[in-house]
Amino acid sequence: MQKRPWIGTSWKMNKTLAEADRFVATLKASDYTHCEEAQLFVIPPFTALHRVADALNETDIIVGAQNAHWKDAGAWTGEISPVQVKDCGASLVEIGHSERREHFGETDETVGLKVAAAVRHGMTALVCIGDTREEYESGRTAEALARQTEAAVAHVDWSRPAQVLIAYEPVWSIGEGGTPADPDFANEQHVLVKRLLRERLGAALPVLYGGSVNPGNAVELARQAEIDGLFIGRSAWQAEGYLGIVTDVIAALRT
Ligand SMILES: O=C(CO)[C@H](O)COP(=O)(O)O
Repeated sequence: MQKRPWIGTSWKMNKTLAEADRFVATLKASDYTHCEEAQLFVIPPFTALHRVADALNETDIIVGAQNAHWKDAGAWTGEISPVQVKDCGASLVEIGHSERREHFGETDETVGLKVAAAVRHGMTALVCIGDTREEYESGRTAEALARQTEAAVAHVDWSRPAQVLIAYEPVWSIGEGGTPADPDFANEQHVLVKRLLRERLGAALPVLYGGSVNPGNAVELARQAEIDGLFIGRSAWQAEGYLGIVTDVIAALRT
């Protein structure tokens, strides 16, 4: 059976409202507002979340938040709760991106709490895990992924319906100066993560790849047996770039 990949982008700390509007307008004018061959998702910054979710409401494109706290409300100045992002129209929450782990004190424990909270509110949790360059170069990728995978699912109440996606994003592959992971290497890490999940939960979860995905490597990555989708940064920040990758991947998976 042909796979239906997740293909999405986080805008990180980019785009004014006018720029968000332009991206969404291009998306809405495309052939992909209702797409059976891929699950599209867009993760704007909080400032544009309500507006983008509203604008894409009638489409099949999922809109997510880049983070959400584990508490529903309270004295947590500067934080945004899962109740609030859901209220803005988000149905997905990205959790544990390496930039948050590195710069904002996100830990395996807070990631686990946030995943459980997002799921408790009926949203999909998209959890980023990944090895640092130091872990990669010293052969400790598997150890890092095992630790982060276990923490990501540790607090979820699995007796209830829960949608959790994992994004394998090697830290050394992300952003300017990042090296895209070799597709075979990425696939092997996805095999490992899925094995851990099967042992832990009795079933694997979808695992997406992220880190310097671009028009030149997207198809080969998406073709890997255990890569269930692509999580794209810079190459998808212009709607035309995003739609170009979506078009190429869908066409390649048909053949
Ligand atoms: O989060 C990411 C995808 O949205 C990830 O950090 C990859 O970013 P990129 O290297 O700019 O594609």
